[in-house]
Amino acid sequence: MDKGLLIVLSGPSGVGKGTVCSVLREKMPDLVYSVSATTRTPRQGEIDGVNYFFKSREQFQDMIARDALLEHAEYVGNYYGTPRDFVERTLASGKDVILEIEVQGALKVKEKFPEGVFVFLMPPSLDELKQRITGRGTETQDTINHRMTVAVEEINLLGHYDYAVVNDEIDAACHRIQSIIVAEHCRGDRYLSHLAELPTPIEKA
Ligand SMILES: Nc1ncnc2c1ncn2[C@@H]1O[C@H](COP(=O)(O)OP(=O)(O)OP(=O)(O)O)[C@@H](O)[C@H]1O
Ligand SMILES: Nc1nc2c(ncn2[C@@H]2O[C@H](COP(=O)(O)O)[C@@H](O)[C@H]2O)c(=O)[nH]1
Repeated sequence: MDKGLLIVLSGPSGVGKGTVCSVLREKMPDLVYSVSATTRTPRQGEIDGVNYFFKSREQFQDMIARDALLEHAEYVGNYYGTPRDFVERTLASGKDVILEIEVQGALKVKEKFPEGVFVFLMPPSLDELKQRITGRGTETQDTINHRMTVAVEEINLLGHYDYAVVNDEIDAACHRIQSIIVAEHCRGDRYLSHLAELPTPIEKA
């Protein structure tokens, strides 16, 4: 059985990764979402095991020590990481997995899974990004300022990604990512392992 495709969706805080991802999962129900671990405190309405696995710093450090994370990064004062086992088992079962992670972590994943598909979600402008993150109403002004500073650093690393998608309008952005996933499934080099299974060419009469 072929392995599933690993799709990594990054982009600055507030650009709309979570929003786009949840619409994408409705449109592509076979796409499996990887739930991350974090030391950040839950926001109102967030559920442990659904939005994140919420961990203490000690628990998180224990996960690192046990090599239970595919990647991890410290972002604006908290740890975030991708549980390794779930991703590896799901890919091995032939299903596609999507990670919604920040840039340092994405670059670490790229070292381990160069065959992954790396998509950077772009804001239409920095002003719009600030409005979105402020409008969400989940962060203090200090955190917003810090996340905006990191956002500029992250956008500068866009060249490491395979694709850039502007999240101007949610459905349009989802449609673009859907097209990328479909196209990646059709890449010729993903079929090389099947060549031996093909029947020998029909001889010319
Ligand atoms: N295309 C869009 N147009 C207008 N508003 C949007 C769009 N996409 C997302 N938003 C809004 O922007 C805000 C931030 O979106 P979201 O929480 O999905 O961002 P995020 O990238 O996942 O952020 P974080 O990395 O901090 O978790 C939300 O209030 C969401 O409703
Ligand atoms: N490197 C990783 N980054 C992750 C992971 N899960 C989420 N994130 C990113 O962290 C920031 C902040 O998230 P928030 O929920 O506090 O707003 C954002 O860019 C997320 O995409 C992960 O497992 N690894």
